[in-house]
Amino acid sequence: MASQILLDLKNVNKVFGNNHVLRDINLRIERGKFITFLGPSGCGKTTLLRSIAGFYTVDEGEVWIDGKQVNDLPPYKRGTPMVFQEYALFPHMTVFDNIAYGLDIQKRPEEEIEKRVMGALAQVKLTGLEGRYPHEMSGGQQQRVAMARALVMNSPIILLDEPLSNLDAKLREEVRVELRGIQQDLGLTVIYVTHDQLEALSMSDYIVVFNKGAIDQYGTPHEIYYEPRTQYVADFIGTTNFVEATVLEHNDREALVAYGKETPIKVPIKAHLNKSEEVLLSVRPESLRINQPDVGDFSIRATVKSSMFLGEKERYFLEDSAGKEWIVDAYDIGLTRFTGEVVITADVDKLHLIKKTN
Ligand SMILES: Nc1ncnc2c1ncn2[C@@H]1O[C@H](COP(=O)(O)OP(=O)(O)OP(=O)(O)O)[C@@H](O)[C@H]1O
Repeated sequence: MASQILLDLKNVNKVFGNNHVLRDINLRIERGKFITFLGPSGCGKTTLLRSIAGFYTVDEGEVWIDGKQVNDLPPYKRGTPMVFQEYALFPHMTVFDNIAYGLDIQKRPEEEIEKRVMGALAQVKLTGLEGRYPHEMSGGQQQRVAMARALVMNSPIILLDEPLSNLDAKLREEVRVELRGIQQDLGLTVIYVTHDQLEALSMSDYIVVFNKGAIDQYGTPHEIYYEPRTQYVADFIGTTNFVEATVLEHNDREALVAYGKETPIKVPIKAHLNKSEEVLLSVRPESLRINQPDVGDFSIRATVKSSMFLGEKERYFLEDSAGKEWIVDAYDIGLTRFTGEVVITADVDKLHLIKKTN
């Protein structure tokens, strides 16, 4: 039986001149999963994607695809088609010919090409449009043609580099759902590059968060959001509040931590800690409550500075006595408004402890 691991990156390093772009990347990707490479511009996502596809050779480390080491294989022998932001469709060719291109190069028999192209068109729901030219199609449809061009090669893995960034917001959302649907229906393994956190959270089975050429965290969207391993990840994914704290004592499951002038609290822990260690408590704006002192053991006195109505929630900006800013999202509070001195509270299980050394 084929191994569940389709892509295995072992200690991959890539250097451009004196720019060390990928640092000791170790990553194992399972078959049939939607994986997103997430990180800000310039952190190395595209470079890693291109190193998997074979457009770049790595300077150190090994790239394994489907049980084969492919370091020395050119792109067309790796079975890793890439779909780009700008689609890279040939404008002078019909949709059919665009999709058939890779098979033509392989000199497949005409009948087989016809069958496979029509099959790929059906998979992306474009049957009937095979005679059109790219400029006669919408951005979303062109994106699907680009996808079909990858699908037709029957490759084990498809690489997508910011494929939706040319589309407007509404269409982007639609195509996201479609793409994820195609991936799930066909059981494809997809690696998707984006700097858009929402896109990553909403589409992926797993997210790889990049920080300056290294992987800070690999986990499910929920793990990345609720249990960020580093301050960088917590900060990059959504909005969060950080509080400096000190470990007073701990066992394997929880730590008693002191923060500000408040009564120390017990917080669940995942990482190994030391006594007296300086840590950060991270708490999401939606996990905090204003003036509900009965909720939770964590509490901070603060003053409301401003607020912003965002429809489903009101976002409050507050300041505590140490001058630290807090962000709290209040949901479903109708016409209630908070002003002046308030107490913000949270359940301890909504607090996430992050080691500072990370
Ligand atoms: N062919 C190249 N030659 C030299 N430097 C390169 C090359 N490709 C990328 N780089 C550099 O490598 C670093 C990482 O770039 P990369 O494109 O992988 O980042 P990214 O995370 O994909 O960003 P973006 O979202 O902007 O594409 C950048 O500093 C970039 O300038």
